[in-house]
Amino acid sequence: MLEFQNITKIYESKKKQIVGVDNVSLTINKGDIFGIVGYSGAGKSSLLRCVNLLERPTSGKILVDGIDLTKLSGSKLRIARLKIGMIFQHFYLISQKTVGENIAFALRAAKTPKNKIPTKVTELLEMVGLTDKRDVYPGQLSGGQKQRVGIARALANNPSILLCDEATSALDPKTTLSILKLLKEINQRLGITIVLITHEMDVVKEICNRMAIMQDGRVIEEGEVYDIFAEPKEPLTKEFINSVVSFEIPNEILKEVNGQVIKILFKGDVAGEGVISDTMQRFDVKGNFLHGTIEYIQERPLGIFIMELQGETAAVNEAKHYMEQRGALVEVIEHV
Ligand SMILES: Nc1ncnc2c1ncn2[C@@H]1O[C@H](COP(=O)(O)OP(=O)(O)OP(=O)(O)O)[C@@H](O)[C@H]1O
Repeated sequence: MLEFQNITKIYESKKKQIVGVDNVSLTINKGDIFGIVGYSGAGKSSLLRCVNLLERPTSGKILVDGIDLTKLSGSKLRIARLKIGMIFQHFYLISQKTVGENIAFALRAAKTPKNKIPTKVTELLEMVGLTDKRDVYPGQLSGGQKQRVGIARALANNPSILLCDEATSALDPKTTLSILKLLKEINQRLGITIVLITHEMDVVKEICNRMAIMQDGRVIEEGEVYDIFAEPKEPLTKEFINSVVSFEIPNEILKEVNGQVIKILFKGDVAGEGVISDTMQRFDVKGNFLHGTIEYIQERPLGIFIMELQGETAAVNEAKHYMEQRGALVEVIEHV
């Protein structure tokens, strides 16, 4: 388990203090793939770098399995750090060394016995799907392949936590998906806890089970990814979600709409269409579908419908209430 307890990071520059992280407390469970989302400058990198003390927090504790890393020094800190792997947006491979040598370098740094290194390199290359690239130099690899080497290198010390600093931001969408798939496999096969920071909500939607949203150094919302997608509370969270699951209805269509426009969400396996048609039969209202989709988040369906409800106010309210009773989340969308 990884815990941030009241972490604050203040940068001192000429006569000025910049608050990078402002009193953040978060608990990341063993086996989580935890996403930290925010715009540039929100404090994501500063927070992530506090985990392995690449940045020392100004105050607060970083607990890994109950041990406060900020209290460790010397060899104890070195050993604790070996259990925390990290991958980066720009890979940071050694260009003069082959893929195999890059990984062997990390194994030597972790004091792996010399005679075990070649076999370990083979295993790691297999794990990331690069067996045939052992003797190739980083310059001859694609971005996705470079990140695979980065992942193999980060796994060299058998870490229990893997930190991913915008690990897919330099990659195209297809390569991003393949790297995310690999990270998920690693999480499931090796039980490694993954903490990733990103400004891309679709990365979170793809692999994370829990998430936090940061703004101005603070965590403004956190929870299960599914729940946050279904019921975001903060405006910024809604903005991020809209970037991947858009409910925008074109103005030309809204202009034609006279009734009340509502968004109806069905979590899990509730058969949304059935509930809606049942509602239309029970109450004196007419419904026009403007949008309907089922999103899969963490392999759980989330039914999203936008519709216009026409009828007397009392009937419309009753219809909405009935749908809520049947498990829907109903929200009125204001329009002119
Ligand atoms: N080494 C530093 N010295 C001074 N200020 C810093 C330093 N590193 C970060 N900051 C400041 O701390 C705040 C948070 O930056 P941080 O890089 O953690 O945000 P971020 O969310 O990771 O953004 P990005 O994705 O652009 O890196 C910003 O105001 C930034 O300017």
